[in-house]
Amino acid sequence: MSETQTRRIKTYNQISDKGLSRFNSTHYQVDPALDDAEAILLRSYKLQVSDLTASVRAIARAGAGVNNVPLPACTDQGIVVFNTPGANANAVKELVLSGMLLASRGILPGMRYVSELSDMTDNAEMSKLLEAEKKRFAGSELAGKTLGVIGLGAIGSLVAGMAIDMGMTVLGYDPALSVDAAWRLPNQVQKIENVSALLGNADYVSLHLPVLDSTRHLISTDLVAAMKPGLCLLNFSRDEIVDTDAVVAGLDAGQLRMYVSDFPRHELIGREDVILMPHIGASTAEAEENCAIMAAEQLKDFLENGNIRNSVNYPSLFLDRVAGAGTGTRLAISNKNVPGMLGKILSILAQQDINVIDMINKSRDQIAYTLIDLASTPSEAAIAAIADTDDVIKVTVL
Ligand SMILES: NC(=O)c1ccc[n+]([C@@H]2O[C@H](COP(=O)([O-])OP(=O)(O)OC[C@H]3O[C@@H](n4cnc5c(N)ncnc54)[C@H](O)[C@@H]3O)[C@@H](O)[C@H]2O)c1
Ligand SMILES: O=C(O)CC[C@@H](O)C(=O)O
Repeated sequence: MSETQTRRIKTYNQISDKGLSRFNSTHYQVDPALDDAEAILLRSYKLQVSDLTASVRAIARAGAGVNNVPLPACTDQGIVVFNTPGANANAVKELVLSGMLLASRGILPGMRYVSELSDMTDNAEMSKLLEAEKKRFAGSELAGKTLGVIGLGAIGSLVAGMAIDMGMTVLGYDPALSVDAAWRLPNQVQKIENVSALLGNADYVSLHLPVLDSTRHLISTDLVAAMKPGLCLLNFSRDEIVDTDAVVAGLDAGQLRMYVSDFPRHELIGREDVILMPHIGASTAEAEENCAIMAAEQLKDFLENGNIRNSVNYPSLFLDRVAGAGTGTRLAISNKNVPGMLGKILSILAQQDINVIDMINKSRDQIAYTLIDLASTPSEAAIAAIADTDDVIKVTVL
């Protein structure tokens, strides 16, 4: 980055200072009011296509789910979208445990009952009453029960491990499990190939998968009917994964004993058999810091060097800056993933007699991305010629 260049980052939502402090104020302007930002840093704000101004090159989601970012439009416009896999997984795991405990013991009704006794001044009388009444708040233990985990990624694998430590049997379902995630999974998890079989054999089921076209309303009327009667469903993933009407019908019919969700819906509020939280799965100081730091570092490395780590729409790619490469320039080029592009780009540089020092090119689905280190700085006309080449989406000089 040149000494005079200031990078502009627009923030949405409250982002932890620990992450924001990664942006040195000499080189970065970080401000929620910017309208010509190069990058966007956000949490759950629902970004619209109209927020993707021409200046935007990257979006970092300080969190896991990217369903609040219009991904197809970003990819079409050459905007690299990052998330922070695993950075808030422990926070969610701990809240899942509290959800399971709240659903298995009479904690909430018991607390409500006690809070209604504030007028009772005789403590001996109160103790006598509580001993007589506490049978109404008895529950059951988690040890010895079966937990089904749907989605065995960063959060699902931690939840599975925690349940094993609590003495539970764990069934897991994940048709898209990555090799890395499979390595992380405790070997006591019994892999189930069919989601109905998991639902039919579990006492608790926890959802830990992204919302995608293929997972929207995954928990449908048919799957509620396939559940073991009395099952407790926990949803710390996303509202859209569950068909709320099917859940309400399942609760009314007693097929479902309890629904615990981080995503309140009007139809669910006020029910004794539903426990709702205000999307606080990742709301711990530690998770907010981890996500903000990871998002900020990924964004910085992209804006300064063009490197890509943990993108959800671009390939991962890293090119070392060659020390002492003189007046060299780095080009970052996004283009459609079609044949012949590299040849066209390199021939424009060759026509200018510019030597390539180092280069890396990778593709992902319909996008290809290239970093090229050059021995000298190309003219503005050469950059414009590359940018004007058919199927080139974005060219940045770094
Ligand atoms: N409540 C919160 O505050 C909070 C916090 C973090 C994440 N989340 C949600 O949890 C989700 C999971 O987070 P993560 O960090 O574990 O993500 P992850 O990418 O590490 O894991 C997701 C897993 O889901 C699996 N999967 C995909 N499609 C599936 C399907 N049809 N059936 C079963 N599994 C499927 C993937 O293969 C992957 O292993 C996020 O996408 C986000 O929506 C919520
Ligand atoms: O930022 C948050 O508070 C929520 C994040 C969470 O939903 C995620 O997907 O990581």
